[in-house]
Amino acid sequence: MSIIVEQLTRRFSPGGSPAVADVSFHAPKGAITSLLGPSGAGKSTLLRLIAGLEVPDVGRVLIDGVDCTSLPVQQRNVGVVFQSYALFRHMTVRENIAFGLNVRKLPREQVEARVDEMLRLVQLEALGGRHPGQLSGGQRQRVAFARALAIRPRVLLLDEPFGALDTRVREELREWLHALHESTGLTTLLVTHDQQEALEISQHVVVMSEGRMAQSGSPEDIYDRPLSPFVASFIGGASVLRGHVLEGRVAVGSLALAVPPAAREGEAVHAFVRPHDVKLARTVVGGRGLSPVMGTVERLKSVGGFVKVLLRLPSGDEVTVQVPRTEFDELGVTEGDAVHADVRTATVFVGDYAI
Ligand SMILES: Nc1ncnc2c1ncn2[C@@H]1O[C@H](COP(=O)(O)OP(=O)(O)OP(=O)(O)O)[C@@H](O)[C@H]1O
Repeated sequence: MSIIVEQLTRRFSPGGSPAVADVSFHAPKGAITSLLGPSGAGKSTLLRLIAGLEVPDVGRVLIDGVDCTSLPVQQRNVGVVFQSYALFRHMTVRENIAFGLNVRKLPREQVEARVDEMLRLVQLEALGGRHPGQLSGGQRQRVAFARALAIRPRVLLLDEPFGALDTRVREELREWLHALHESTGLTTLLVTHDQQEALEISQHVVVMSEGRMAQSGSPEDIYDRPLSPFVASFIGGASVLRGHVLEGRVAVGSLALAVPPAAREGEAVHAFVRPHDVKLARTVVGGRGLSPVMGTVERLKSVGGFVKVLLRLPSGDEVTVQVPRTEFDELGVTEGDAVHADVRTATVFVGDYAI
């Protein structure tokens, strides 16, 4: 069951800027599609429009080719999981999972069998008799998944389902969701502001910014071929270097990079450099990269297995470089030292823009 969204627009106040503006995309059948973007980008509103919890001003939602735009949420047959568990506190785990089945007035034996099946699927067989207050956050969220899946939804819609959990549980549940998806094969939409989560778990990514779709494609497309400065800066934590087109090259400080097509002499450019796309060296060793530049180590920050090096370039621009700890130890630099920075790759955009 694919999800197709056509020109969806939703404005909460007349004359105000739309929360979702003219968004169209296709979430492929059987895949996990992430809706990724910063806070306020319109991700949740978009998901709610697809679920039928919001009504669009303009546009259509098609699930498996059927126009659902005017159907109420109960008739769309979608499973929804929110960040806050939204479980019924006075009901046991079993009763929570059975809720949607009882609403649909299924015979008791069928309800019991389906609840057992769901408890097995989310690996909580032993906890069916507990109340939500007696579960960990991760377990509660698995119950929320079981409840959403119990009704055999056509698609699964997830709004930051792991947002309220600590990092370790979040990572565990990410793995768990991946396995769950492999076993159910359900078309899934996942709202997240966490690029790592989106790139790791999904086969398709829709990047949102200020209510609009900034880019959609595979995680590799989004990461390797950002189409706008916004996507280049939002994904991958790139540093931005300012420069201009000079004699057929992009001059960014003392770096000379390849000119993008259609760039004119003298035009302003911005080069986006990812933290692991720069190689540091004490001396120039026939750089493999675009061209080496001298920088000063301004700040060092050790983060687990790697060190973040903040470099100040002669142009005044700053570049953050991520160096594996073993490599950093061999390099042996301290704050204030001069180093050669070999920029291996950069994404260059021409012209003025606002991120
Ligand atoms: N019910 C509402 N009434 C008025 N404005 C709303 C409502 N819901 C959302 N908005 C506004 O719409 C915009 C998009 O909000 P939305 O929650 O969809 O963004 P988001 O990308 O999901 O953000 P977050 O990651 O912080 O949840 C925001 O400016 C928000 O304030």
